[in-house]
Amino acid sequence: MSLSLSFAVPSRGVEVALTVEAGTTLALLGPNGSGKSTALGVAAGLVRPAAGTVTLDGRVLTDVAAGVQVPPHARRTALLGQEPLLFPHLSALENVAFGPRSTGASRADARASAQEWLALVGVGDLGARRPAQLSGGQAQRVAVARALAASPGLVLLDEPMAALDVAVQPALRQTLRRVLADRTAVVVTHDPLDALLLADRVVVLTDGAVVEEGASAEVLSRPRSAFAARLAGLNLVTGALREGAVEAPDGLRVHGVADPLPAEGSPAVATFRPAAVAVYREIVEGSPRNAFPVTVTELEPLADRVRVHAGALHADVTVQAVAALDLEVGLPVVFAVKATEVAVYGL
Ligand SMILES: Nc1ncnc2c1ncn2[C@@H]1O[C@H](COP(=O)(O)OP(=O)(O)OP(=O)(O)O)[C@@H](O)[C@H]1O
Repeated sequence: MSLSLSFAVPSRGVEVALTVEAGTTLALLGPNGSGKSTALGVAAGLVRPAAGTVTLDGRVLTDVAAGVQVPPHARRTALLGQEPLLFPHLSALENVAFGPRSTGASRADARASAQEWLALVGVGDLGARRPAQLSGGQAQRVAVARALAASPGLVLLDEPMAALDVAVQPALRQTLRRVLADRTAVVVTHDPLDALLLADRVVVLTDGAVVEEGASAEVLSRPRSAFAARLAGLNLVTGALREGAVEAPDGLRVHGVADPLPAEGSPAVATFRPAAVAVYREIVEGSPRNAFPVTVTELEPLADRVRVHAGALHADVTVQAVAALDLEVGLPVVFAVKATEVAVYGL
């Protein structure tokens, strides 16, 4: 179902218009207080705008001028927050069966579908547990299953991984990627990887307004707004997987670590931190690293280091290194990064 959202909440200084095509995921990025949660709240019917409309697949959910405000439970939207809000006195299975039950499914059908959803998000064996007996990551998976079991037309996720250990985030991200495919969804996130891996498009909010929007890989690799640029501090090479490396259209090849390895020829992205990049004046022979001959395009002073830009790639080095290498704009150098420092994902 396609979403169209256009609203103003002047008391919060937020005025936003955005659309999400049916079956696609939009990532909503922006600094704290920029209006991301407000936008989700308006879509979910939890925040009443002073002006505007919300339509889902042509169905009017909010139309301030016409006095329409469909209540949250009747919108066919599912909102998933940072904390999994499960009923503490129900088992995981009963939590998930709650949605189908309340829309008229028989007890047996609701339980069967709940069990399928639990299995789909990777906790099929935990149905009998109460929320207090689940880890944070497990509980969030149950919450995802519960949200989807209600067959929502729109899934809204407010930083779904923010409250989880960094160690369990990749697995949940993969699960979300799987279950969100072909669904209409909006995900609020601070993590560029979420934007890249979960979302087709990105909208960047700043001070309550849209400042940038576009295809995820596009916005993150060529950010125009200051926020997107800061977010995209990560090096990002998009292309296709060829012979074990991500090959960009310009021929650049990046080896990295992938789990799972994307299929040969399929779209893929390699990401690595600027701090993982070493800068040399020439190629170091016999080193097992990725080595990219590049030209310095900008030297950007950061708090305690210098960010060396070379087109779309950047390396963070010490001030001493800049001096020792005699770095300056226009100088040809080599960026080197170990394959173990590079994460490769299918797109
Ligand atoms: N319940 C509320 N009542 C009044 N003002 C609010 C309320 N919630 C948020 N605001 C204000 O609305 C503006 C937008 O906040 P919002 O929570 O939508 O931003 P956000 O982008 O989601 O931020 P964060 O990343 O910190 O969650 C901020 O100025 C905030 O102070």
